[in-house]
Amino acid sequence: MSTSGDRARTPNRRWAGSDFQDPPRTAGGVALCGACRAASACRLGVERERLDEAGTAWFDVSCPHEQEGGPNVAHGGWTASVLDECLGHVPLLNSTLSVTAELSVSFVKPVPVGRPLRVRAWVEKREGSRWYISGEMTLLPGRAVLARASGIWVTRDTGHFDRHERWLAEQDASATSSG
Ligand SMILES: CCCCCCCC(=O)SCCNC(=O)CCNC(=O)[C@H](O)C(C)(C)COP(=O)(O)OP(=O)(O)OC[C@H]1O[C@@H](n2cnc3c(N)ncnc32)[C@H](O)[C@@H]1OP(=O)(O)O
Repeated sequence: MSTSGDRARTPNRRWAGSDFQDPPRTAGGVALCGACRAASACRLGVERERLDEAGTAWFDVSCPHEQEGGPNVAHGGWTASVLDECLGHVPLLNSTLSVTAELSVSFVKPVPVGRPLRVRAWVEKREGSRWYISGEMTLLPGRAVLARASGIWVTRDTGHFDRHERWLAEQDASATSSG
């Protein structure tokens, strides 16, 4: 039986530095996170992404049917997740690794599953290592706003996840020693 500590040390969990700043992408240009690399597709349903000349990021998205909450509409957790993903890709599209520190989501209208949607995301301001990013999800065709989000992303160096693994091992060790 594996433990959480075993999983953290599994060699295929190790990423090279370039995996963070220049991650594998789909044909639609979508940067792939950990578990989506094996599937070669974004499991949240982000199908295409691009950064325009003005610095706005555009995403073609569709809510997968398995993310249905109410009848024919997305679970709110999907809406929050995909906005976290899209807004968090703005630093990545600028070759910068960051993690979400804060995220606020307004659920304006129910989000239909299996329909083409668009997410637009932009930088409001940058202060120190903090990127303040906003975005919105709209229905296609047309431009009805379904959800809005804003948050703070904090830039990290590529040692972030290794430091986390060491911290986790310390937590496990102290929990074991204290019984
Ligand atoms: C290709 C795919 C690549 C993979 C991308 C993966 C993206 C993710 O995993 S996102 C996952 C969800 N988010 C997380 O797991 C983050 C968990 N939280 C953390 O790791 C930490 O709390 C972290 C990094 C945000 C801040 O760590 P901390 O030790 O407080 O850092 P610290 O050095 O004190 O602060 C760094 C900066 O963050 C700011 N900050 C910290 N927490 C917050 C917060 N909650 N809100 C706003 N700002 C904050 C500080 O003010 C500081 O700003 P500055 O450098 O401008 O003075």
